[in-house]
Amino acid sequence: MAPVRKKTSKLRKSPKNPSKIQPKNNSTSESEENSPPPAEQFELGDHNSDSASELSSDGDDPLTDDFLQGSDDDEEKASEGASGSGSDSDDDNIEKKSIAIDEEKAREEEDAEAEMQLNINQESDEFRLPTKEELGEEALRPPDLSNLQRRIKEIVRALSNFKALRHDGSTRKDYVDQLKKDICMYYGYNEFLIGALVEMFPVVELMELIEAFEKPRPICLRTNTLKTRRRDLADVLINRGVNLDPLSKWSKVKAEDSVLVGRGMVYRKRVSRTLKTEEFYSTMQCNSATIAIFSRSATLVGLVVYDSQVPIGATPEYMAGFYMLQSASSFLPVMALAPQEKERVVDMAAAPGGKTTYIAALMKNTGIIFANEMKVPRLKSLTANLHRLGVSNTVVCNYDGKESDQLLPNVSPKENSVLADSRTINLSEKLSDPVFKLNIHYAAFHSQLPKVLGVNAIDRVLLDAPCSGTGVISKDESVKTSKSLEDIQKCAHLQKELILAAIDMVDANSKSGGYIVYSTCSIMVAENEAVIDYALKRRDVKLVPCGLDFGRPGFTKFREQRFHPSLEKTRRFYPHVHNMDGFFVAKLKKMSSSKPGVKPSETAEKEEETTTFVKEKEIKGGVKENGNVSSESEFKKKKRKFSSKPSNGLKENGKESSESEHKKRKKRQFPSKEEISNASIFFSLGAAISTLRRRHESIL
Ligand SMILES: C[S@@+](CC[C@H](N)C(=O)[O-])C[C@H]1O[C@@H](n2cnc3c(N)ncnc32)[C@H](O)[C@@H]1O
Repeated sequence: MAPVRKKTSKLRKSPKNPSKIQPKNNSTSESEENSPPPAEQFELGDHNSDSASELSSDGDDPLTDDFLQGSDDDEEKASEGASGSGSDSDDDNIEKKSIAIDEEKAREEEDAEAEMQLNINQESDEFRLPTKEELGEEALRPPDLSNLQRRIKEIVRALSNFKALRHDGSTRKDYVDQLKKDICMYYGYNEFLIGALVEMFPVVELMELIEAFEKPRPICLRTNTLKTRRRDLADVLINRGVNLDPLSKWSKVKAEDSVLVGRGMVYRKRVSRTLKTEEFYSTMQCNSATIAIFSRSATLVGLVVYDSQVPIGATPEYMAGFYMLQSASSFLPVMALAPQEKERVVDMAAAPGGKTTYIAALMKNTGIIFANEMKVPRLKSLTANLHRLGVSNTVVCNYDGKESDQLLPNVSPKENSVLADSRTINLSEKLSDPVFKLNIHYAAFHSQLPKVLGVNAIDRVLLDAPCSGTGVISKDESVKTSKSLEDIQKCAHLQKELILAAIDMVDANSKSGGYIVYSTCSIMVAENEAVIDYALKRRDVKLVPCGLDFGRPGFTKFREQRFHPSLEKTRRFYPHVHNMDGFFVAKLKKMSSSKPGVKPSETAEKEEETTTFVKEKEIKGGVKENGNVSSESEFKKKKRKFSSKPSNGLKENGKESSESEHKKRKKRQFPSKEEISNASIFFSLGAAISTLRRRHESIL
């Protein structure tokens, strides 16, 4: 492809207002809209890969950065041509050229100045909000999308420089209210969600986020290192006619820079390193499946698919379990968990198993993973993926992850009492089912996972919690309209119950572990920082770095809420910043099994009802109505005083005495790692065995 060179003068053009919103699906204007980047920055619009030729003929070809050097040569040749080959002398020539260059430069500067002045004048035009009457008339007509889009742009512009651009008589709130209405109408959100997002982001960034939600995220593959190596997989795919384009490490891209690679489109935004021309060209010129490899470490092996004409979820390699299709963000919690070989690991909410299979690969199929999923229909995909990827260290469980004392209403008392009546059975002998031959167990009776596995029994727990999904709008548009405040509260409530249960299962004295990773694909503070803050107050855990070298720090303050300062160690990921689904990751280290000031069977709901909590509220003093702590250390001091009466082996400071802790551990013994690794298939199912068979068969 012969690249078209952009004139140097064009690159020097003064910046237009970067806050201007890109028109929806406008693929040509981005490079125009933004300021000319420094030599090593790119600013590209969305482009379909098969429109590569269009790009080459476009005067605004965003690839021009690569040809800045070339344009100098052209100018030289041109001026040589003008002066002719028989000029007076070389010195004269040089002087003429120099004058011409100076004049050209002066002209460009004048142009740039004039344009900047024009921009300033345009921008100082204040924007007037529509009157009630105008809005009334507008409501009677079908929505005028271009008008809405223009108004959104104008309001964002006005809000970004409110002092200068506000219209007399209108408040900031008036502008924000109109903006929310217009966004709801134009992008199809409900008022609740837009209200929540407006509270989280400045308007310019809000628009970037909303626009990013309109575009698909890259499809990623994870090489299954239990079956193959990245290089081998790449070779096989190349042989199938797949273009492989190795990108540099994702981690090299700074937090605020984005490598944006999407299906049928590629664009870069404020990338602080120069892309090699060949690297970029091979990206743009692809005409079949093009795959870019990114790898953050020796253990993470990922492939980004951004333009595929082959069904990437149905290749022989896929069927053979050489790779798993999963979003880039779903690598993160497992990387943070960092499971070690021979450990005891729980994946509390596992289906369809993207993260379980990654954990198994990192553990090289050693130790044991309890992959739990509460919803029976989802066990099918979980089991199928474990099989396909050759995972053999995993027990699939079907329990409620919570620690609630309440039995599930749809489960018979018989099923719930199964554990009490259980015996150990060698399933490999009893069952000829290949599932069990592969060491994948399936316990199909309802109970609570923490009760089955016991307390202090696990080295690491991953809680990839059920959530509102507000980070994955580009995958599931229904989230725009289906979520309400009540939904978020319900999710947060369940998440609080699950995180306490997760912590309780972990052995604080684990030699290699003692960690809990909490993640969601929600960007709501109530489902993320607030849940972690809740756990920090109720269990002896501390936040530790996630070990991820990018992502934004979690909130320590959000509106009137104040969280523990260590919340800064959590990580947030956004589509407009990291080109990943909206995601949250936190890593906790369990310090001891004490539960400061709370009952062991506490659930979020119960706690609010118990007198303990009422008393706690009374003693908080400095704690506001909404639960914010004005002085946390003061609160802790008061709380310690309140729970100073030692009971049930609790020390004055609320920590268990080592004696009672020791007794407890003795009472509930978990098999050693060696026992687990060497064990053939044993599973306590007892009277549930026939139920298990039936349910298992129906699932398969
Ligand atoms: C975010 S998804 C998990 C995705 C999975 N970790 C993966 O990477 O493939 C959350 C899962 O939690 C399950 N779930 C919901 N409530 C649960 C509960 N009380 N206990 C255990 N799992 C639950 C949901 O059915 C859902 O499959």
